[in-house]
Amino acid sequence: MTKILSSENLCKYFGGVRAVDQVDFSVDKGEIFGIIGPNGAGKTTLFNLLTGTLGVTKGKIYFKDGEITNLPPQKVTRLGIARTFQNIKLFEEMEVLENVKIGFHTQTKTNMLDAVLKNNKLKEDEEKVHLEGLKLLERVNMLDKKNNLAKNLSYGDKRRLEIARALAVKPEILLVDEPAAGMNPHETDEVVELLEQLNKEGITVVIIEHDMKVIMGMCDEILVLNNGVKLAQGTAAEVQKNPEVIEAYLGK
Ligand SMILES: Nc1ncnc2c1ncn2[C@@H]1O[C@H](COP(=O)(O)OP(=O)(O)OP(=O)(O)O)[C@@H](O)[C@H]1O
Repeated sequence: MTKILSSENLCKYFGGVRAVDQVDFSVDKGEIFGIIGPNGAGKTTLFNLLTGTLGVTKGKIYFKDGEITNLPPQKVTRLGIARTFQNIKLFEEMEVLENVKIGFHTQTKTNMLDAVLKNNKLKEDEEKVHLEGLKLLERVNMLDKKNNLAKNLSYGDKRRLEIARALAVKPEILLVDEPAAGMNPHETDEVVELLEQLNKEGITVVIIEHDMKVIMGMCDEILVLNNGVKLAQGTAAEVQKNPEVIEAYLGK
């Protein structure tokens, strides 16, 4: 198996809070990799470190053969790492297709805004971006909603639109932060199906999720965090029988 994303002794401290503490993990190319842990375990902080949204306190991050520690988010994205956020970040007053098109420019919040403001740049490759945008909507099964305003979409559709936008940069690896949060079972099934389909198409998926059914059902490997510390990394069966993991979830 080829390693695609990994960390060594990764730490992020906020004053006295050790949000991520000496974490070593590694994701193999082509797998669906889950990150779980109780509230405040450090999962989102870990995503923020991996994507350059937060600087590391200590430690290293590697993507394929190179080190990416502390690279700015746009560079990380350009290398092939895309993400979605725990709180959906869409332009609510814009149409679905426009929201996807913005993804071709970049994914960070400021740069997305830039893309909206400097619309001239967007127009340069308008035709190409338009066609690519339609293709992405087709991929997430939302072509029929291309002209809807984002704010009128169902929760499940908003999540899938976010994923479509993240795909615009043709990522090798997609990080999704709680994609099933707040979804009904039907919407959850749809997003799981989409992530599995993208994985089959060759994208490595890293998913933070509280829904254990989702995690245990779809992940090849799972990293368990608790209070910033890694408790375990292994298959669903392995982590489920790990005594430290059981204790963290159920208490003594
Ligand atoms: N910007 C920040 N400043 C100070 N403390 C922070 C900051 N971001 C996160 N923390 C703290 O770091 C710890 C880990 O938080 P994080 O959001 O990464 O956990 P999580 O596992 O994603 O939690 P949840 O499942 O609730 O989303 C928490 O104690 C949190 O309060």
